[in-house]
Amino acid sequence: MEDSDLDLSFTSSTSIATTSARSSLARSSLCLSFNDSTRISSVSAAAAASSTEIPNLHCRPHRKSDADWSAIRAATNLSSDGTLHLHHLKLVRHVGSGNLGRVFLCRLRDYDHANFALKVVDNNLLTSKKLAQVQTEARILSSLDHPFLPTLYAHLEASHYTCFLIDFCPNGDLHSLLRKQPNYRFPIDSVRFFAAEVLVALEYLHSIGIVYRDLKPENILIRKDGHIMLSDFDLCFTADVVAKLDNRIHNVKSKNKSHRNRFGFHGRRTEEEMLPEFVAEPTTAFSRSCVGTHEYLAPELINGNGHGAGVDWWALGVLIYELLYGRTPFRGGSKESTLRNIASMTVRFDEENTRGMAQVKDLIEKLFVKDPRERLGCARGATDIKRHPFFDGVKWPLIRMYRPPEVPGLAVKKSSKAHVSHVGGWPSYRKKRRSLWKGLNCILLKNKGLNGNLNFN
Ligand SMILES: Nc1ncnc2c1ncn2[C@@H]1O[C@H](COP(=O)(O)OP(=O)(O)OP(=O)(O)O)[C@@H](O)[C@H]1O
Repeated sequence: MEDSDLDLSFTSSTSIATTSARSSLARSSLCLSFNDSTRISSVSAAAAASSTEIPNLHCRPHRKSDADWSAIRAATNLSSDGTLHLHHLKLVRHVGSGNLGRVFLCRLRDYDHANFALKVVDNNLLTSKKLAQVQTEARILSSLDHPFLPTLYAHLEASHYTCFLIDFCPNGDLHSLLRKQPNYRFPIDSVRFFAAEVLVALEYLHSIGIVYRDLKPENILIRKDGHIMLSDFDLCFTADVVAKLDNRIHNVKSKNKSHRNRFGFHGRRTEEEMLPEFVAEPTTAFSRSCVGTHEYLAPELINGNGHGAGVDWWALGVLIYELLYGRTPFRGGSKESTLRNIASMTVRFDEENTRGMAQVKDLIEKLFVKDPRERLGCARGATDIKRHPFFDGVKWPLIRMYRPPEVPGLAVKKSSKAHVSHVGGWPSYRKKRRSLWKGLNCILLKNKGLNGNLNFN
């Protein structure tokens, strides 16, 4: 699909599938290479071509006792060669198609209480550029270990298929959820919840040197417990990052005895205290490739002079705005005019004075500073954004324990221990799904070189 209304022939990602499940609602990511040093280091051919591979089960500390991991471990232990193969999996249904491949809900044959998502990429259908994107995604996925990011349970290479086995998110994506809200708008507390979780996920990515570059509601999936999972890592680039502890002055209540203030009341003094803060932002990250989704592109991405991790903080501003107002702030009549607006327009807000609006507007304005050197987050990363008054009261270390917002379309069952999901349907996908299953089933079954069976229930 060519984005015909753009100069410079920005090439939109095309769907390899007959129809994308996200169809007309989807905003495709673009990928325009300026032919110079992005720091994407390509995965070695050998690594990408490994037959079946499962990442080290012990290198995922936060999921060590997770039931899904236990199921994988059990299946792997039973396998004759100690590795997971496609024939250990059964495909349950097709959940969607994207730029690079198709995604299926699947289960382990012998332990079918755990759901997984299997992303299947047919390498034969990919251009060399897209193949490089698959390799980037493989490399990034294998390095992640965070509750708001996918766990890669297995990376399987079979014939000309590359398959990634990751967590399944039954609550769909944030874009679909937004469309289910009155006037396509979330209440401000829900915006804070999603923005805070995305911020924490980006903070983790940046701290391991990954610049995400494709933040948008379509790429934010909702797990069964109602918390988020960022997906799609094919447009990331990586850079070096050196974590450091910065000292910062905080105002703290004095531990000393109370004193009488000038109104005669007893109170505690506030004192200034130097506290160390963790800062890990790839401040020297640099790439010139223009990638991302038009409405979410930062000005420095458009002018092509090079960009760094600040593009993710700009995109966080666009995301917060979209969740708040149901539309992105710079969208024009064409993709070209959207880009012009991003480069020159100042953000405008609707007149509203409800609780928290002043703070959220201030945060958005600070993320929309066109010069990345002056933008909130660009010097000290997420640490600075977390301190913004919009997030006052958020207990960051406990963020996983927050109850997800109760909004239409998000069904999270409550239990004494954890939130258990209600597997909501994606009604609009249902019609297409059946024919796409059949299509892929035929292709896969016809393929004699495929290592193992991919059967549908
Ligand atoms: N882990 C998952 N659980 C549930 N659904 C998923 C999961 N991963 C992807 N999907 C859904 O499958 C579809 C395709 O996703 P995929 O990640 O393959 O996109 P993609 O090929 O990277 O697309 P693009 O690069 O165009 O954004 C989307 O509708 C997405 O919401």
